[in-house]
Amino acid sequence: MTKLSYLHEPGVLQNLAARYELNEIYTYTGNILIAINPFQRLPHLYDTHMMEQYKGAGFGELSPHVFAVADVAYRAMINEGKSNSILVSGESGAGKTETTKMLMRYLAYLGGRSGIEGRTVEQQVLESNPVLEAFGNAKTVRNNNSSRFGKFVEIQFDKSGRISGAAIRTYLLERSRVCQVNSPERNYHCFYLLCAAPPEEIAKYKLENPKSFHYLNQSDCYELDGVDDADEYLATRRAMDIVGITEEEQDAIFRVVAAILHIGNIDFAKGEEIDSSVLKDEKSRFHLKMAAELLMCDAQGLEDALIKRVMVTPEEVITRTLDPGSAIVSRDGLAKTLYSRLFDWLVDKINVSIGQDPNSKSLIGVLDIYGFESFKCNSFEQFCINFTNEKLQQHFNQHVFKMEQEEYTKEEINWSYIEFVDNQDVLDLIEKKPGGIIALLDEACMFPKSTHETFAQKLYQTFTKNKRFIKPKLSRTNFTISHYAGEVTYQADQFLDKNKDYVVAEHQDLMNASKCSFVASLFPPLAVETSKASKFSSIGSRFKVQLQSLMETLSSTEPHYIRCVKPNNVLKPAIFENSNIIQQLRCGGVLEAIRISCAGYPTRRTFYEFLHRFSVLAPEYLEGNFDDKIACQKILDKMNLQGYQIGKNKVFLRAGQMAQLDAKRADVLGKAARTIQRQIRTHMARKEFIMLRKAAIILQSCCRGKLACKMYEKMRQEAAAIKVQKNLRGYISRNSYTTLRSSAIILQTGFRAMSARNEFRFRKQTKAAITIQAQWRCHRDYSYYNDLKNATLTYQCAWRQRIARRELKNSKWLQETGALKAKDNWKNVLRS
Ligand SMILES: Nc1ncnc2c1ncn2[C@@H]1O[C@H](COP(=O)(O)OP(=O)(O)OP(=O)(O)O)[C@@H](O)[C@H]1O
Repeated sequence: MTKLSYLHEPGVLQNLAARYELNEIYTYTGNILIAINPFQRLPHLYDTHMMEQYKGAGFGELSPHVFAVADVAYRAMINEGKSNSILVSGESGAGKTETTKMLMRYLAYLGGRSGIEGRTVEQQVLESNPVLEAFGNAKTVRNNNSSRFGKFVEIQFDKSGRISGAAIRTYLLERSRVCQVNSPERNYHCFYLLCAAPPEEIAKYKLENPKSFHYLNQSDCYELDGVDDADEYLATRRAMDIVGITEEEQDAIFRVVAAILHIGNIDFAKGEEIDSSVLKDEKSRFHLKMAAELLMCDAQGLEDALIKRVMVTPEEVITRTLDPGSAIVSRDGLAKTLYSRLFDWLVDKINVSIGQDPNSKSLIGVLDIYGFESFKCNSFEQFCINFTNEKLQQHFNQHVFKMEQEEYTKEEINWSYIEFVDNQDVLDLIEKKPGGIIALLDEACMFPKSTHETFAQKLYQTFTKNKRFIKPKLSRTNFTISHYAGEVTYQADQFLDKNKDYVVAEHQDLMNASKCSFVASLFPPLAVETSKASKFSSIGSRFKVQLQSLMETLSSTEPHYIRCVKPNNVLKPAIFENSNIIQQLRCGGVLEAIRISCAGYPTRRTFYEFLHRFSVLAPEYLEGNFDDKIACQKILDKMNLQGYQIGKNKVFLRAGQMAQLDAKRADVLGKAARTIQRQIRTHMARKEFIMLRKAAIILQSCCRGKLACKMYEKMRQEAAAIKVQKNLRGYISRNSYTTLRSSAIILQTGFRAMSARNEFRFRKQTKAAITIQAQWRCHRDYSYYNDLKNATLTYQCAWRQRIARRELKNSKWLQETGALKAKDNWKNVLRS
């Protein structure tokens, strides 16, 4: 918000609306966190990953978040050793309780102990929520799970920042709700949870449908959307286990709750005597019996305690009867006292179980207190609630405005005054002693003849001129107070009754005599002096004292503010009602806070603190014997910061300048740390290196001796093996050569023999063939010759025959001359 260029209501509203549309429900205005109720689960915003992100992150580094506020508070506590508080405020249904739960979850995450057996403090603190909600929350018009009590949870831390204890302080439980509830609201959740318990429990407590109980059926709302009372009952039981409430105690607690429901169903009729009453019918008798049984007290005693009063005067003991109307008041009184004592017991028990750390020096307190209320009918509860809110508003004012500006004036820095609405006058009107409304109310309560009318008249007379007090024109008992958040008209009718807190002696005695030790312990015997003294004790005054003590606690802490805003009255997501929201921002002083954050100096440090923290940025100015103020100025100038102011004792920084300085400081320290780390690491590494080297050398020499032996042996063996191999190979090759050669020779011989044989055979065959051929040829030639011869012979014969014939023929002719010649011719023929 402080970065907006145009800082006016529409701009602020527009910014919030735009962010809300994107489900960015958190926005910073300076150091104040505005949280707009999303009315829908946004689990990604709260998971462990988110917590890891915010752990140790600078404020403003990440998106605005409730975890960031818790982280700042935690870091401030650790670094400065100072207690911190986170004040969560806003109207009913704005999301205070949810925000508180997230804060506690985150603080448990930061300061929780892991790996511890049993229930840890943080677990018990977290689990106390469902128990307190079951007994202290109810559905109202404005919120389905409205806290009907205020709560301040103090988480204690040890020196190392671990959670070491916790305490829960509660404020002003709305007692009247136990007996009176209007549509569409509900009574406290626990009544409905018990009616939805498993059947055996219902039977044990003789319960029925919630519609049958007077304390529940005055409203026609019995169920909550999206809530299963049966499941919630079991969850509450489990949570009770975790916070250390034993099984027997749980049984007694639910017996008391059931008894209250039965008490509510006891009705009265007029008795025979004047101003007396009797139980109305059998049904009433049954419920009376049941209530007595559950509370383990005498049924007749209970009846008497409801309809009779014993007055002890110096002369005698007088028993007085009550008319039916008074009997009902008496009955409701008992129910309310039982319930509020039960609630207080639960808170005490949770505190005892969680345990406190008396040695704790620092704590973080988280305040979740009912928001400002303004209904059609506003009674004493709204008066107290709005008184609380006025107180908180003043604390806020004091912190953000008053102290701021007073400080500027005191420190004499240049500063133009910012106007703000101071509500001290409203507080004076309510709590001033004497003369404030509470004081007048107490007076009226102690004066027996007072009525609400006389009380109202007294108010009108006393405050005629008070501009914060208005008398409505047409009313005789109403009065209006102009609160910081608007005008609220209160009905004075029940102020007197509601302010009186005393337990009727008969009720006290009866309960104290209960056979159930739990019930008896809720009504411890009164000290003699107290019982003799005035029975009246003012709830208003007691509450005022409680608030005073709360304010003192808060004043001793560094406050952080979370303003919860309810975006619409229909309790639905994504609806942003401008006028509704701007009203809440105005009432919460958010707009003025923005102005002051921008215009003012939100961070300031004494010179000593400043130098202590930032002298690392310019150590030369510390050594140079400068005055502290000048040294601060020189450091700031060196860092090029502008707009800051130096007062008489303090340095005043503009928004964001502290972060700049811190970032630079972190840088310098980081560098220094890195140098130190480097040196140390070098030193350590060197040391280790030398040691290792020595050891390595020793090892190496040992190893090498052994290794050399081994290697020599190995080499020897290898050489021998090679030799053997060589020999073997020689032998093998020689062998194989011989074998091969002999087999080759054999083969060759064989082959040659075979060849020779073959050749021989061939030759023989050839020879035979030739012989055959020759023979055949001879034969052929012979036969041919024969043939030829034969032919020749034949021819010769023929020839000779012819010749012979011829010769014969010629013989005669040749006989003498040619015989010899023919013979020669013949020889020639033969030769050819
Ligand atoms: N951060 C959130 N995320 C989701 N839902 C939320 C958140 N804050 C509030 N709500 C819703 O709004 C409802 C009302 O919130 P819550 O009970 O915290 O209001 P309250 O300010 O404590 O009211 P009262 O003063 O009446 O006790 C819750 O029941 C829940 O449904």
